[in-house]
Order: sequence, then structure tokens, then C-alpha cells
Amino acid sequence: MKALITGISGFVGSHLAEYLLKNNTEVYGTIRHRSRMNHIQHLMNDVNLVECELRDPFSVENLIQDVKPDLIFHLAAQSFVPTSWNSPIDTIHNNVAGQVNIFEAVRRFNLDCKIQIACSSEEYGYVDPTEVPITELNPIRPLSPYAISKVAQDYLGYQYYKSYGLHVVCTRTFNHTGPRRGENFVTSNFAKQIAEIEKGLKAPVLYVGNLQAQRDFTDVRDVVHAYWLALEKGDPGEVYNIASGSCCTIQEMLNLLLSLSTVQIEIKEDPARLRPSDVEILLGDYSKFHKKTGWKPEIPFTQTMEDLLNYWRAIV
Ligand SMILES: C[C@H]1O[C@H](OP(=O)(O)OP(=O)(O)OC[C@H]2O[C@@H](n3cnc4c(=O)[nH]c(N)nc43)[C@H](O)[C@@H]2O)[C@@H](O)[C@@H](O)C1=O
Repeated sequence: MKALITGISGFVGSHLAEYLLKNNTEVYGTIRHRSRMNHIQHLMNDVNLVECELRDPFSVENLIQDVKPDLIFHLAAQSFVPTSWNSPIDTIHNNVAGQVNIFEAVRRFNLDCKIQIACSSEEYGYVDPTEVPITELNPIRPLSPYAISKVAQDYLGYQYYKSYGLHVVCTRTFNHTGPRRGENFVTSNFAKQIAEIEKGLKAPVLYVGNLQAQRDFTDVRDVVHAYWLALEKGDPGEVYNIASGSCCTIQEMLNLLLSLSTVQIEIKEDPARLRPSDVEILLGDYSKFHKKTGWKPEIPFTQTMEDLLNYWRAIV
């Protein structure tokens, strides 16, 4: 079994590569010339890396023709919400064109393969507090260019399934974190600041944005297991929420991190961290996916946050 991971050098890509290798799957992954390889350095002898620019149809055609994967996990994306306000067209083009190029190449070469697309809870956007937990039938009310790009990816998956019979399974994943999470994202950003303060590398002041938002966090190691099951047992043309089924405010997540540290820290709001519009609450119902695959999250949130903090303690 040959699996292709787009964005293998990223946070989720590196965890998925580890998971697939343990499952005796041959792993191929796309990188770009400017990709940082630190997350997959330890896997270099076990995975096959292919340089590919997903925005370039020729590059993607060569990739699909050369690798001929049985499974594609399409993770590569511009995934940081604030960046999408600074460069909306770039985010939309990157995320949408990349996926269209993959679909078109698979279709044109008549490749018999299953494709998982990494969509997002951000697609739900504005959610009334009476509308939680969020099922796949909740309204889609995106609040950022990033969310729009994910809605487009999501609906393209449905359209290519209906129009051409491509085996596309869409996962709408809620927030996820764990070791190697990029430092821009809130859990990692706070954990890194704490690790730096503990080492005396930074004054004991932790900068924050909106602490009232509520998010549903799953461990990345549970998420990559879900992606595997999505292709093993999920139905093509279907959408599945991947979530933990509980949520906390960002303030509560911060309190948990602070409780794992011994240093005294002052909290300060940094206005630059506030967004033009923030999704207030995301709390997912993953029962559709559970019924289909038996998946449920296994790793407790406290464990995830402890592992994340220790990850930063080891590298700052
Ligand atoms: C499912 C979805 O999950 C992620 O999107 P996100 O929820 O925007 O993730 P985040 O970690 O940037 O923010 C979470 C919340 O935390 C608030 N917040 C407070 N203070 C800071 C702060 O200092 N930094 C950041 N980044 N956020 C902060 C911020 O305003 C927001 O309410 C991506 O993986 C995305 O790709 C995806 O698909």
C-alpha cells in the first residue's frame, strides 16, 4: 500500500508519516524547496520525498504519474487564520488550486485511489450558542478567508465525487495540537512563551489575544489515526467531523498550561493578536464518524498539553 502525504514536513504530516510507517505503509510525501525538514529529520531514511509545487498543475501531474499512490492524504495548506486576512488571495489560491490540481491529475490518469481532504471546523464559522454541539448538518457561515478556502475545498470534494466518481472523504477537523505544533497557533505560542520564561530567556510576561473564544482540542496523534480510518472505512462523498466532543475557553487552556509550570507569570493582552472577527465557539459532535469507524479520542487534553510544553522546554 502506497500513501502520499501532501505537506509531509508539516505538523500533522510528520505525525501521519510516523503513524503510516508503524502500519507498514510505504510513505511518499511532498515538500517544497523552502520546506523546513526538522519535523521529519528522524524519518528521512524511511520516507520518500518528492519536490512538488501543488499550485503548479505540471508539477502535480508529474507527482501523481510518478508515485501512483493508493491513498492520498491532502494536508498541505496555508492553515493560519490571521495570515489569511493579510493575504486572502494567496490563501485561497494556495488551498483551492492545490487541491484542484490533485483532483484533475487523479482524474486524468484514471488513478484508482482514495483521497482524504483536510477540511476544518472553521467552515462552521459563526455558531449560535444554541447550535452546539456542531454536527455535519450545522449551517456553514465562514468568518475568514481561510474558512472560505476550506469551504471551497470541502465542496470541491463533493463535486468531484459526484461528477467523476473520485473517492474523496472530507474530514472537518476541529482544533488539534501536540508536539511540533507551529508556534503561531495559540497552544504552542503560549507553551513556547512559558518555556522561554522558565529558562530566563524572556521577561515573565505572557502575551495573549482573545481569551474568551471556546475551542474543541484533539491530540494530533488521535487526529492522524482518524485520517487513516477515514480512508479505510469512510464513505466517499461524505463529510466527517473529527473532534473531542468537549471544549474550553482559551483562558482555561492557558490556566492549564500555567498550572504545569512553576514560574510566576503576568498575562498581558497584545492588541495585534486580536482578529477582525473571531469564531466564538467551536464544539464538535463526532458521532457520525464514531458510528462509521469506531474512532474516539484517546489522549487526555492534560497529557497533550504536558507533551507540548515539554516539547518546547526541550528546544528553546
Ligand atoms: C480548526 C482550525 O484550528 C486552527 O484555527 P484557530 O482556531 O484560528 O487556531 P489558533 O490556535 O490560531 O487560535 C485559537 C483561538 O485562540 C485565540 N487566541 C488568543 N490568543 C491567541 C494568540 O496569542 N495567538 C493565537 N494564534 N490565537 C490566540 C484566537 O483568537 C482563536 O480564537 C487552525 O489549525 C486552522 O487551520 C483550523 O482549521
